[in-house]
Amino acid sequence: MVTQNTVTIPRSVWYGWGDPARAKPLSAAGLEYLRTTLGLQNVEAAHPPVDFEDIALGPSALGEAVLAELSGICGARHVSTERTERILHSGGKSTPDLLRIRGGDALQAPDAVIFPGSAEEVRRVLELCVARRLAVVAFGGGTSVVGGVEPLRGPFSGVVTIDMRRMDRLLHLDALSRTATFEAGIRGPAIEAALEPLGFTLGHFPQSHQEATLGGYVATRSAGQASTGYGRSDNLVKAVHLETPAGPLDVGSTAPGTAAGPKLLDTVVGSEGTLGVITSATMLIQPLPESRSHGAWSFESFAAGAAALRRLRHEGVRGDMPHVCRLSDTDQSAATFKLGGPKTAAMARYLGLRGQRTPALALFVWEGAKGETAARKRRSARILRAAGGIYVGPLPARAWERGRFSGPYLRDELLTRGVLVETLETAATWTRLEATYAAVRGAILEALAEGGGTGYVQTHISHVYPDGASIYFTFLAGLEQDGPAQNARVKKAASEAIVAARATITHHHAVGTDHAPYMEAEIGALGIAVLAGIKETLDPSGIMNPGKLIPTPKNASPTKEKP
Ligand SMILES: Cc1cc2nc3c(=O)[nH]c(=O)nc-3n(C[C@H](O)[C@H](O)[C@H](O)COP(=O)(O)OP(=O)(O)OC[C@H]3O[C@@H](n4cnc5c(N)ncnc54)[C@H](O)[C@@H]3O)c2cc1C
Repeated sequence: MVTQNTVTIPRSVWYGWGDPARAKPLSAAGLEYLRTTLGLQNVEAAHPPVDFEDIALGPSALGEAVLAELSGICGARHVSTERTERILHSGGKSTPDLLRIRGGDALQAPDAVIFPGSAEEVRRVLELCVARRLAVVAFGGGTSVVGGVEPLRGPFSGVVTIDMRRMDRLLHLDALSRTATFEAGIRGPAIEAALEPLGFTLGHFPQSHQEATLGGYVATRSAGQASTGYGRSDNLVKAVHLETPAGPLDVGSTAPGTAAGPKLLDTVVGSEGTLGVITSATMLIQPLPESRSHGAWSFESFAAGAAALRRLRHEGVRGDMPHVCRLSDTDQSAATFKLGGPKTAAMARYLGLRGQRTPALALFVWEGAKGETAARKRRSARILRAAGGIYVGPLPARAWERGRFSGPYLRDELLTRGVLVETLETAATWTRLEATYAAVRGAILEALAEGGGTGYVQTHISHVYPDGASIYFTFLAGLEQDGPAQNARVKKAASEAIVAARATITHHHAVGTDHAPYMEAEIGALGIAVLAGIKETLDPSGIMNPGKLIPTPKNASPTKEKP
């Protein structure tokens, strides 16, 4: 059973997120909050993106001959050197990416964008790129926030981007075993649209859900907003088909468990396009939830809230864990109470009367069978109450759920108003959680202050594990003259603090170019050598996504002639 995708969602605008018509403008209260918290008096000032026509783009380095060969493989319609496509594939969606493109720089755009329609076409494109010594970037939704789709040439004189959008079908569904195999270019909403009529969900909802693809999820080990319940993408994936320069590779097993040697699948999951192109993946799926229960509890501090999440994980029945489990620090909670309208303002007053003047708010959503989620919530409530939580009702969790995919639009407006906003993330054990939070937050604030302005950090926990949790930081400040340098300064300080705290350099955003310098601290020099050895086997000429994740092999030599 092969199901064609019928969901068409317009791609994001070149200068930001999604369809700007769907963006909700910042409220008057939001603007006032920026003025008072950041001391920015000129948030009305406009810093719009340049006109599309003014974006700088060099000529394609590809000659007629190689373009004809690519067209021979995928069809001329599916090989583009056209300006719009090259600009749209010139980077991902990190704040530095947006600052660059909004400033009119697409000079690093790929020389061509290829849209293959099958694994066979991907294989032949890779063979050609090896022969012509062209770098290759696999491109899913292009939502990388770590430089993962930067079309870097490395030592090669040309780079092509392989956009997977045409490969978006559900290939097979095994309802009894609860697995589904999809082509890798299928996007989040199309995955759900294919599964829903059959009574299933993938349960994977990163904030980038509307844009990101299954291949991107698997290649980056993404985590969704409900991953505490459903599991991260690397927990959900069972098998992958990968086209590599050395040939096709099937990894993983559809057997429920195996002891057949080391888990090769894990060398491909998280490989970020550096080994080959994932063309399909088999995933675990879950029955569609019949009911949802929402609840929010408030704690006297972030540390108290974190301890409550730990107790919920350790003392509660495993199946009672909420699917969504988020704890905001007191700064983020203050913003929620301030900007949430009269009901949340009343809630803050009530908590003040109960002795919580700077509360930390935790939101939970339980999903499951009819009648069952309310009981799970009740049992969890006992633990949260015993841990000092005050129940504030379901509304904050429902409000979060309604707006959970709209955050990225806000970043575009803030950049236009001259406000730098960026996110970074890590994860730490329960033992090190508080120290990591304090060290990274402090490093961000210090680096922001170096510019002379006021900086602001909000933090939340969004994924809870038996041994620890993720920590997600959002920082804001007035944009300095050199915004990319300002952002790089803060990111470097935060990354160094994460390494010093012995937390992970990335919990779910992946490595890309941005975190590659910290990989040796994460896995050691021998660990890097192991990854480089795998790459050497699958991509001996080093054409796959140079500059990302692991060092490019030394024998990758530049070609002299025009490709
Ligand atoms: C607004 C916003 C919100 C986000 N929220 C989350 C979140 O909640 N959770 C989370 O985990 N991440 C999040 N991200 C990061 C990003 O969405 C994820 O990393 C996502 O998994 C990337 O999917 P993609 O299809 O867009 O991949 P791309 O950005 O196209 O590619 C990412 C990396 O994967 C490689 N790749 C892509 N497709 C393939 C393939 N078929 N074969 C081999 N390699 C491939 C690329 O070469 C690149 O290295 C967010 C990003 C944005 C902009």
